[in-house]
Amino acid sequence: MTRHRTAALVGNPNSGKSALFNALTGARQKIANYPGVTVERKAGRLILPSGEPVELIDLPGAYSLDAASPDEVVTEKAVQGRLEGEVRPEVLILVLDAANLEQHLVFAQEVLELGRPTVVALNMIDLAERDGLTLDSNALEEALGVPVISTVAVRRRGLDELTAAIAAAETHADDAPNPNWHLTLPERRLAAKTMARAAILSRSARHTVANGLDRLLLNPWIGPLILFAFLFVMFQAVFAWATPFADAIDAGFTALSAFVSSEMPQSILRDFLTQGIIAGVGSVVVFLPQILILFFFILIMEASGYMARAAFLMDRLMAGVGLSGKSFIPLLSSFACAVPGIMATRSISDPKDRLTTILIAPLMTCSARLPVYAVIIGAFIPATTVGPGIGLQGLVLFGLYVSGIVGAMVAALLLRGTLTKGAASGFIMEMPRYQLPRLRDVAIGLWQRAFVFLRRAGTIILSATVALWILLSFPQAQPGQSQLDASFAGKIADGIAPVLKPIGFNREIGLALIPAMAAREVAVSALATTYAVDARTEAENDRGLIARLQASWSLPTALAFLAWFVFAPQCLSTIAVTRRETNGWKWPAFMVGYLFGLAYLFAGITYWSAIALGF
Ligand SMILES: Nc1nc2c(ncn2[C@@H]2O[C@H](COP(=O)(O)OP(=O)(O)OP(=O)(O)O)[C@@H](O)[C@H]2O)c(=O)[nH]1
Ligand SMILES: [Mg+2]
Repeated sequence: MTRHRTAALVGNPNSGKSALFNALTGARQKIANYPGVTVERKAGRLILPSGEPVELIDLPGAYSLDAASPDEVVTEKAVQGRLEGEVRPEVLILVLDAANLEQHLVFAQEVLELGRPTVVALNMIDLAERDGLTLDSNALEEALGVPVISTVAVRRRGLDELTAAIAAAETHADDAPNPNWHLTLPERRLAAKTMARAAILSRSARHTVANGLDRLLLNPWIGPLILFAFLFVMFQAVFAWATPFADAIDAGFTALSAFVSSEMPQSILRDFLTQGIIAGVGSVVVFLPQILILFFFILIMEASGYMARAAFLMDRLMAGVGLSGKSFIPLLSSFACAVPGIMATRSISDPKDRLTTILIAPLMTCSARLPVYAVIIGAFIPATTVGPGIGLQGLVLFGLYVSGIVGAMVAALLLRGTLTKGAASGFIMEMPRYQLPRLRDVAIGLWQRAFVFLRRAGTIILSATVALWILLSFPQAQPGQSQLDASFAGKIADGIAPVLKPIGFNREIGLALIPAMAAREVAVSALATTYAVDARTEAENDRGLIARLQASWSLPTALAFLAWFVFAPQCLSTIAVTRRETNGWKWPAFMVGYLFGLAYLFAGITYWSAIALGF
């Protein structure tokens, strides 16, 4: 008889559950140094010393089994076997942060009260040692009544002992200890204090560096300045560092296009390859270096422990618009992509706080906007400096990010006064310890981002661009007629042109915005393909997208296009995840409506102001 063996990782947020999960199963779950990283259950396979497989489940961190936020609900249900289609895990692996023992022992008692086979992973022993703590795992074992194994998940220390203990816990399932304490929270706190005291053999104060750093980084005046400076450098770097790499990729695609053109006879297939695939997809892939630079900064923030500090700093500002610092982390994650950002809101317990955060998350500038911004900035904003080390292009990019943030704050303020009425709830989040980001983790993180981006380019961006190319290429133009005028796509563009004309958008933009509903980067590949198909001369064909934009767009149009993308909800995945997280179409419909409204309004304001200013 084969038994379905399962074990689940439980513990406070940021105790290293996902790091252990990855180490034990070889998975690549996201780990980061702030509470609330994992918001869904994830399963993987662990092999016991006997060779038997066990299904290992990684769960969101929790402070209590009496769940407050949606991610804690997942943990509560999973532990009790109430998650749909899921058996109750036979063994619980309770992960404790050795350097935060007292806090983590509060939840630990609640888990142990369940009386289920449990193994404790006393994780982050290395950090406890760094902080000058010497721990006695035997004393803890005695106090808790279950096996305690010291581990360092990120250095794979103690893993064999842990798997052995998991195997043993399963065999001895029947005579598992059942202390049945049933204490109240204050009683548990007291018990945690006593147990932690007994387990800590010696403590030498070595908190000076972290304390000094916190005094600086969390200072109400200097802290925000440092955060602002950090973000500023990030956007400067996106332009300043990327150029050589982007140029190399661009040269690669140009050479490829030239090669295909010279080797293949003139045919519809050749046009498809050069105009549809190389010009279209290539125009987006060029932005890979910029995206990786952005993620490099985000990864450093996440791994070092600065992310939670930034959330703390932003709490006051967020409270001003009726949100809390808790919303800051989902919003900052939305700089990468609104989809994980919206999922990260599951760690917010107040439903109205959470809904408001979901509705404004798409205003954070996701990395899919970066190619759109970068191509327009590259074409219309001169690469000059406006001060020592301050490039104008990076400054404009920074301004676009700030516009999104300001838009989000104003939207939150209005929403909190009307549809999601309510007062700001307080902010409580533990500050994780500072860690030097591990090079390997950063490298893996960047590789994963590169993979995600290239996969998008090869799937959603490629197919949207190919579909557009087909609409652009048929029917074929009569001599003297432009291909765009003759094509199906041209007819569609003519249909929407009147709507977009008042905000300064030309026909090509209107055409690009439709497939860009699938993903924002498609706006770039669509423009590249449209101009490539519509090139009337060889010379025009050889000029890149940037040159074509410069030749056919006015500056007010370009600026209006940027303003549009600050607001427009051009992303089907975001709409889909909003539907899933709010359980219905009402809120995604509202979100799409208000964001398109803002996009139209601000593109128009930008266009007419630019004209009035004589640009
Ligand atoms: N030095 C050290 N760092 C660790 C250890 N285990 C995990 N970490 C780091 O601690 C941070 C938190 O780890 P995660 O695995 O994301 O924690 P989690 O318990 O899954 O957190 P949530 O998903 O938010 O509940 C990450 O930055 C890890 O790199 C350890 O044993 N030693
Ligand atoms: Mg986790």
